[in-house]
Amino acid sequence: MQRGLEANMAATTAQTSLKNQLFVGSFIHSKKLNQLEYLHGAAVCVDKSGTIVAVDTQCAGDVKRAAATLYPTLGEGWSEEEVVVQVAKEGQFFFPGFIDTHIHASQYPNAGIFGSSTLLDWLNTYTFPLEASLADPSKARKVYSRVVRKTLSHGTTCAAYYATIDVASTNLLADLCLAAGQRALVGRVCMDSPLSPEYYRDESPAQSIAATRATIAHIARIDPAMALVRPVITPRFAPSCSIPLMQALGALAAETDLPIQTHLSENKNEIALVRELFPTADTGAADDSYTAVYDAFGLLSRRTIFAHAVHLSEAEADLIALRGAKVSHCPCSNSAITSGAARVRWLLDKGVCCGLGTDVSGGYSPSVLEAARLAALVSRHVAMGGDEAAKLTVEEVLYLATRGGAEVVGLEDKVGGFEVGLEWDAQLIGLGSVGEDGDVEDGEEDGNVDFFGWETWEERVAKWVYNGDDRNTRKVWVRGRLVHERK
Ligand SMILES: O=c1[nH]c(=O)c2nc[nH]c2[nH]1
Repeated sequence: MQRGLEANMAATTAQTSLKNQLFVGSFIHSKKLNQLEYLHGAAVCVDKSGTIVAVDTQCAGDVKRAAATLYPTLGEGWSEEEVVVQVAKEGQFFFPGFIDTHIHASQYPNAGIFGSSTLLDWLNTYTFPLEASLADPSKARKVYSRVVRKTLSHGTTCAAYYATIDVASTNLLADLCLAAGQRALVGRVCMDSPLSPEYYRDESPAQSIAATRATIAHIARIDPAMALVRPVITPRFAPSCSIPLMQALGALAAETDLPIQTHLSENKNEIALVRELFPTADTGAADDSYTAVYDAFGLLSRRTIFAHAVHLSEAEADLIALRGAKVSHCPCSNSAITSGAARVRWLLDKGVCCGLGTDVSGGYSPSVLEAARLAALVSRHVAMGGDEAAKLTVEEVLYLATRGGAEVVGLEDKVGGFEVGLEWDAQLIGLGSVGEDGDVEDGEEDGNVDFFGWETWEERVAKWVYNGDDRNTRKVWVRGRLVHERK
């Protein structure tokens, strides 16, 4: 509780002490699924609350001109002396912050450790022991501090986190996100099934619900307006939950209107297990599909984030579209633990909203840029299977990483682009910069992207997607607050 208050005070102080800000240079963001908008020589004004209040595309990158045009329209607090100015150098650009729609913060120490396992043996061998060990508060603090810092350094301004079943350390994760200034959905994991190990499971449905309520109450205390951190109801996945727990979680979702996150149709053995554990005679589901099980318990709604969704039937995808539920595509994890290749184009064509998830540590990388790159590659494997239209473009994977992700986590009215009214969740990307003499000043020695200076903007963005990493993420802001700077 005390630490929660400390986190709250730290974040609040940082937010209220912000100054008005002017950002000038090149801005790139998604307009729609297959279209990036390039605004060069533009200016964006961000007020003290972190909200974009003006966008000017006529200033030709001239700070004085932007100030002369914009400040008089914005009133008090907007003068040369009062405003903090950030200019992107030639070759750099502002891009919306990434949204990781599925990441297990508690599994971060295992990133890269998965051997040749597949989902069900991976959970028992690698995952449950690590998650259980985070009931140790000092270990939890170390792991959660590290994962928040690391994801911010990769430009992740918002993450939908799974923690563990332990309430104290789950609450600590929420505190740490708030203190670091990262937007987050934080889920206390629910799992009471006897299939889960005895050392790591909820005692009963009632205890699972009480523990979930404790985390919801904690987050309501530390961030009452849910300006940065919000709780998310988190049934681990159907096989981890008893029927009474699934019913109780559906009732909790209806009562609170909170978002829900869980796993769906990741692995073929998992799907067979669901069929065995949840016969329609017991659930009253419309059919024996995995998706229908969640639907039967009120866990399939507009506020549901399904991770994976690899092996869906036509009818399941149609039901997801009908209910308006969202999909977190996790190409790194789906490849690493050999779950399968999700058909993202097929989902998009059905009107299912999709974003990207790193799914650490089924996925080995905490980088959403890596997830975007792998989404492009996995889509090519789907194409090689016969569906040429499946290929995702650079524009499309960047849409999934930003606007799509924002919709998946229910924040499309707050983040994802650079329109007036949205909040300034952004990254400054540098592939290298061009000096006044036209020479590249950095680039070769500062990251993996070899920048020559003559690339078109479309080529620069493609080089970033396919070769970039956190070395290109020079600065990161959330709600206008600088939360990461690469030294
Ligand atoms: O990729 C995954 N990671 C997990 O932790 C998990 N739990 C259930 N199903 C899961 N899938």
